[in-house]
Amino acid sequence: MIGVIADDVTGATDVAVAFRRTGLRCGVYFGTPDASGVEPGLDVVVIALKSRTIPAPDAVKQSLAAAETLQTLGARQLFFKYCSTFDSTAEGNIGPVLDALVELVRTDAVVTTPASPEHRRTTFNGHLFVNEELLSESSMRNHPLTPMRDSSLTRLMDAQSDGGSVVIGHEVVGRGPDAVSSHVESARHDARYLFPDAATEDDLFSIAQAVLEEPLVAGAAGLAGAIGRAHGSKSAAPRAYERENAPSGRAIVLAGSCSRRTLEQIDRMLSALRPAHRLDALGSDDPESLARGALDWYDALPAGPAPLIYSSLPPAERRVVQDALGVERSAEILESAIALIARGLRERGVTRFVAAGGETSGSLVAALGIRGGVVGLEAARGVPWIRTDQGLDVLLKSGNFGEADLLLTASERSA
Ligand SMILES: Nc1ncnc2c1ncn2[C@@H]1O[C@H](COP(=O)(O)OP(=O)(O)O)[C@@H](O)[C@H]1O
Ligand SMILES: O=C(O)[C@@H](O)C(=O)COP(=O)(O)O
Repeated sequence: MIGVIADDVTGATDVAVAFRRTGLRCGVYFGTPDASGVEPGLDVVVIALKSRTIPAPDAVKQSLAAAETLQTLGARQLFFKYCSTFDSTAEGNIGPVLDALVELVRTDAVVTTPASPEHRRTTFNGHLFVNEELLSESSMRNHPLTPMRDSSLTRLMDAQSDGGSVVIGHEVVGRGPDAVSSHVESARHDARYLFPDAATEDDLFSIAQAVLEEPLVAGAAGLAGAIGRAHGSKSAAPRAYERENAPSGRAIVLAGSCSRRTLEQIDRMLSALRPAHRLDALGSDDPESLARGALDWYDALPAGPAPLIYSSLPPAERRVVQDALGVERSAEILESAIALIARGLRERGVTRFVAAGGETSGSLVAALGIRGGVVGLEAARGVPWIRTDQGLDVLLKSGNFGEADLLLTASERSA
């Protein structure tokens, strides 16, 4: 069994569907479950945390608890899923969590790459490219919580971890799995974190074949899918896990992501004249009053297409909010408001929740007390529907994923 610790919930569903596509049986749990509550016989168990932006010691503690549960369940390999845009700060949390996992599994090196060509994340000479732009020049430089202003993976990692990191260049990866294996064997004496370049699925497949026996690997959905393929031949075809029909219950779209793609998706909803309500933290910094306002607005809507409740703003306008209230506090206010709204909407009969943003989705999952779910159809690459343990359908959309019409189509009456 492969045990995955994901540092946010959208990342968890992304990595789960990457494994599931290759035919592996995959369960997703939100928060660390009791080992006794985990379905037996799974090939992959994904534990979704909300640890990307919390203080590093808390992220380490939660990740170790998840890892120990996965070990109890029989995980042969641990996979730490971080974001394909390496979302983190100089304090963490990718480095501190990996340092702790290295100690736990008693390994000396971790092969790791955020490359995920299916999401147009590639690496070359140890630099990360997002949609063909350097990470530091991409829209990620304006992320509200983890602005990424450097593209060098070794520099980013060295700032937040112990043990040093090195690049395994494309000239090695391009020679195939044996070349990667032998390079890993020599490089592991020099540094703890090894970043192989990967620009294509073939590169990732070579890397995956070289790391199948490693006790700990880390990266994004690209490496996960490649590891799944490398195991895949041994496994049966996808099972009853895949629900045949897209969900059709009463829907809501809740967006807190300020990522460029989400802003486009919101524009698309507004252009389609979907009812929309914006949460304005400058108008009120009290989550309860923001939530009450949103729910009163919802209650007054005539029957019609699924509405949108959002706090998302483009960078300049968002900075005004953050300057007035503080980065953490504004996020806290808006995430708490979304949590209260999600609860209120469930009481009103909503069963289909489309959430945009990793932190935002994490608040929603916690507020609704969702503990686990089954991976269903992909509404977009890396964005599967999840049928939760309580019978809700949730689409947890990473800020930057999905076509421009995703929020619109996922919330259609017969979607
Ligand atoms: N108008 C706003 N002002 C300040 N912060 C905001 C605003 N809208 C959303 N946020 C915060 O920005 C963060 C966006 O992160 P997240 O939900 O993970 O989206 P993404 O998936 O794009 O990273 C959340 O913590 C959210 O509460
Ligand atoms: O790897 C990725 O890009 C995603 O799986 C992911 O982690 C997304 O995070 P958010 O953009 O914060 O949703």
